[in-house]
Amino acid sequence: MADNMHTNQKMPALTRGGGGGGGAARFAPGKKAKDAKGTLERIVRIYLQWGRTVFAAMLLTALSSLIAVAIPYFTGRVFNIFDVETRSVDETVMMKLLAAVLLLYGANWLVTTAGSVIMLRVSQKLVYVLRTEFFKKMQKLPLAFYDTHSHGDTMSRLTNDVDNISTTIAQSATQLISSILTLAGSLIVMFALNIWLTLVVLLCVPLVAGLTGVITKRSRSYFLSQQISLGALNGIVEEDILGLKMVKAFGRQEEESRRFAEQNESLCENSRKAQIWAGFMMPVMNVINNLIFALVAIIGGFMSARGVLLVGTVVSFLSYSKQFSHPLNAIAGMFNTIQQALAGAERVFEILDESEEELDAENAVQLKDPVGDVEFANVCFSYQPGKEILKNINFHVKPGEVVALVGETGAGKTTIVNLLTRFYDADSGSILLDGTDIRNIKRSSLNKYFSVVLQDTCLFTGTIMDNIRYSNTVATDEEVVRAARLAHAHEFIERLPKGYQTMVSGSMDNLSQGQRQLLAIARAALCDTPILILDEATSSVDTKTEKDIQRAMLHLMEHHTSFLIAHRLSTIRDADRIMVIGEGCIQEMGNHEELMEKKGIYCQMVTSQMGEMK
Ligand SMILES: Nc1ncnc2c1ncn2[C@@H]1O[C@H](COP(=O)(O)OP(=O)(O)OP(=O)(O)O)[C@@H](O)[C@H]1O
Repeated sequence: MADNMHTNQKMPALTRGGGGGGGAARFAPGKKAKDAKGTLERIVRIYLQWGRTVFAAMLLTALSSLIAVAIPYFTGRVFNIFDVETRSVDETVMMKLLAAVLLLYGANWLVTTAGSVIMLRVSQKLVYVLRTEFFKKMQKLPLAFYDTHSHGDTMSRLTNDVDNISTTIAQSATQLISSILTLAGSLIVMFALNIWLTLVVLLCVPLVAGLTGVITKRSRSYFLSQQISLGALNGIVEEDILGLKMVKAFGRQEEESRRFAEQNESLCENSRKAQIWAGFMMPVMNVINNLIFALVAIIGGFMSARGVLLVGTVVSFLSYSKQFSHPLNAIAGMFNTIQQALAGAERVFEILDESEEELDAENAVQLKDPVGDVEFANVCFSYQPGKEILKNINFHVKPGEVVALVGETGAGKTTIVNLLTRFYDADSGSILLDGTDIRNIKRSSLNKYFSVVLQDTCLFTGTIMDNIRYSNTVATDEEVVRAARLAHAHEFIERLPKGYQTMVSGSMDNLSQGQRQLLAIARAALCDTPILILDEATSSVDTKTEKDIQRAMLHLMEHHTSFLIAHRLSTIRDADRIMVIGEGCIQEMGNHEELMEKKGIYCQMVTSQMGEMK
């Protein structure tokens, strides 16, 4: 639904399409953008989607700055209507002026609030759009992208960096406009009122610039160290939660606590220093403010006593001197913040510009009633250039055939399946499905041909019922239960307090590995596809259940092609064909009897496993 909300939105500046890029640099505050100008332009172009709203917000910000500049002028005028000689005051004029000042204060509050609210809404929209685009992009990126980018880094870009763009840049933009206008407006009015007092107020410029520079330089380096310490601390926590069983099993609690305490100490130390330096800013600015205030008061008072200047003008100057250093201070601090946000924005754009999965070929088709005829013709593949994993693989599997892939760890069995399901594309050669090259089959329809149960069972947050239904969202409850029975999952599900309504998730540990595998098999059993792939799908369940499941699945898939990858050779001996994969090639091929007779690699593997069983 959230998606629909924005599908019609134009996003001219979001994606450049194609493009390379995509470094895996960790998020580092204080890190500068490589192309700050280009990144800024791109952000501005995104904001321009809401051009009128942004313009309104900027206009309101400008208006509030002008009002802020006008207030001291009118306050001064209130004092100037006092007639020193007659010691009288025109009350009507005074009341009008006071009313004007009050009105200006009210208007300023209203305009500033309205401007901020509008800008906030726009920046939230920007976050929404960027996050949605980012997430959509994540679904379209090839798996090879995730092989080279850490998950934590990608997540950090989606959360921290996107947030940074909206909050920092939106806030900084309004602050910059308001600061520049306040400075310029105040200067113009002050010069018009009196040049000498203006020069006194301007004394604060080098003081503010110099001190802000020193303080921000120091605090920035400590903030950077603080972020690095925080990242390291998070890393320790993450590792400890994931590896808690290992920590307990090897009794490493104390060492882990010490490791955490050291990092925690370093974090505290850096945070303390960062806060102390940042905390200097306000008092220092106050001192400068008060100094200038006192100078203006003394010199202005002196000039007024001499009759060179009206008292009201001195009062105006006192107010201007008070509000002059704040924008200066804000502008000085802003460049640093903007640099950081731009670095974050660049990291977000890097992902948005990553090359997506190859699009469907123009003549891509959708197979009608596929039967599951699979052919690998001269297929070569490498995950990384120069490191060939599969070398010239050739085989032809007829519909309904049960093929087992065996071989030592890392031989390339899963890789064959990865190519068949088009998780990756072959470097050369072709993979044919019912005689059609899979590169000429529409991607959106390809997943309808396979039921896949992978080595790692992935569950999503939801009920067991929802998790099984993941593969076929229109399946009825009865169909889900039937699939669960077939996968031998029904019995254990029924024993759970809430049965099929029990909540599970990817990270919760409330199910055993074997039970998770049974749910994954039930999920695969629920969708009727011509090809079934079980990649070590039953490695964590006991041998008897494994055999029962395979029998049930094979019965279900009777007329469908099946690929089984299993290390326990006893479970695949009934396969129509066994392929021994090794050194990137098919080393042996045949059924169990043929391969045993051949007394080759397969025979050795079986014999050694039988030996282990004895
Ligand atoms: N995403 C990847 N990026 C780079 N190399 C990979 C990737 N996945 C697998 N490999 C490498 O490819 C080779 C074959 O891996 P594959 O997973 O196909 O082996 P396998 O025969 O299925 O092993 P196992 O029995 O342990 O599951 C291994 O050397 C592995 O290190």
